[in-house]
Amino acid sequence: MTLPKLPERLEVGDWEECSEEDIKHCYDIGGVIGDGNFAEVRVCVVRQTGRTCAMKVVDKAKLQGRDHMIHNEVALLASLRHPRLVRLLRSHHTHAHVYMLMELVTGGDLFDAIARNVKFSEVCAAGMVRDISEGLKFIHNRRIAHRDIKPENLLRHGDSCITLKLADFGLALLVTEPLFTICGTPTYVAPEILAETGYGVAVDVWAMGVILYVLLCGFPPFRSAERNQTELFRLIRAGELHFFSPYWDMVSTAKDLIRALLQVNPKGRLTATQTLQHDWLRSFCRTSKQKYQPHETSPDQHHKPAVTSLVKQPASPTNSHYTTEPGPDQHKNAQSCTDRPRSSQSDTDHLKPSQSQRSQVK
Ligand SMILES: Nc1ncnc2c1ncn2[C@@H]1O[C@H](COP(=O)(O)OP(=O)(O)OP(=O)(O)O)[C@@H](O)[C@H]1O
Repeated sequence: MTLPKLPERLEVGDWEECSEEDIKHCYDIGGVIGDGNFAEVRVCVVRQTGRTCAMKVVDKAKLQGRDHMIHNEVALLASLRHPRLVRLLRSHHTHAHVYMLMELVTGGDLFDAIARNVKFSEVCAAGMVRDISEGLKFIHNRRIAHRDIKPENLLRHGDSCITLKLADFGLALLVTEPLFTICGTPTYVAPEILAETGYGVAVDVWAMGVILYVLLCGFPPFRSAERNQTELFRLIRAGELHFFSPYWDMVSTAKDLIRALLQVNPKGRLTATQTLQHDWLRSFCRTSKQKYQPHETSPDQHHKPAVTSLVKQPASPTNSHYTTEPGPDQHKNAQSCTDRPRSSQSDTDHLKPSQSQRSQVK
């Protein structure tokens, strides 16, 4: 098999099926470096060039009629190229698998960095929020909502300094009109998604606000002590923020930015572009003009119990959100797909992690 270059825009019809033998012939696929609900990501060497990459191997059997979601991810990622987004290099499919050859991002994901019981210095958090904002600015300018911004989907690139890249565009969508599909991950879901009043790209900014809060104190801003999802969603919709002592005592104007990102009314929320201009971000990113170190501080007495409240959650609803998405035909060209008003299923069901999902407390 000769290795095709990925076209600028990939239509479903462009996808020639190849054999597993062809894949083996072109790629030396090695060990697993990450996994999700439908895919394993493996290290991979392109035999022709010797380049080491990441290969996302999607098991079609697990998709169970949701193939259009993977077509959507491939089509969207193929059309996007930016240093803050994980780059898709090629894609193939066989009768059993979809293969997505991507640049290898070597630092693991942000969830694992947070779960190593660390909090982050303001300078480091500012650098990460700048990276996320740059990625979001790029996709939001193209009216694309990622819809599943969370630490698990932010890959860490580089050695001494943290650079983040947005990954997993499985739920990403072009926003041409207000969206109504309830999807995302409970801790990071924006209130307007739960309110079912229609939402847009601002949901990603809300999720970034949640992440910034977590980075600086180790636990999420909205959480239910009983792990009760109804209670969690009530808190998110109320949007009442607390900066508990002693966790927040030493934190500077980052709190202003968090408040501006976690505005319940999306119209009053900062955009990704405005976030990049915020004083806190600018001052800390200036301080870090020289390469900044991760500055992960050791766990301490205050942070240990807090960090354990961050749980890896599936982009949910793994079974139900896809059922409310447009059908395969509407996804032929991801650039034109839109949400439709969702069915009458309850919102909490939509966001409930399925039993089969990993849901580990780190
Ligand atoms: N390009 C990459 N380089 C290195 N690691 C990666 C890369 N892409 C993904 N990973 C790792 O693999 C994991 C799973 O990837 P991804 O989130 O794309 O899979 P998924 O099955 O679509 O996930 P989900 O269940 O959230 O939909 C990531 O959390 C990350 O740790």
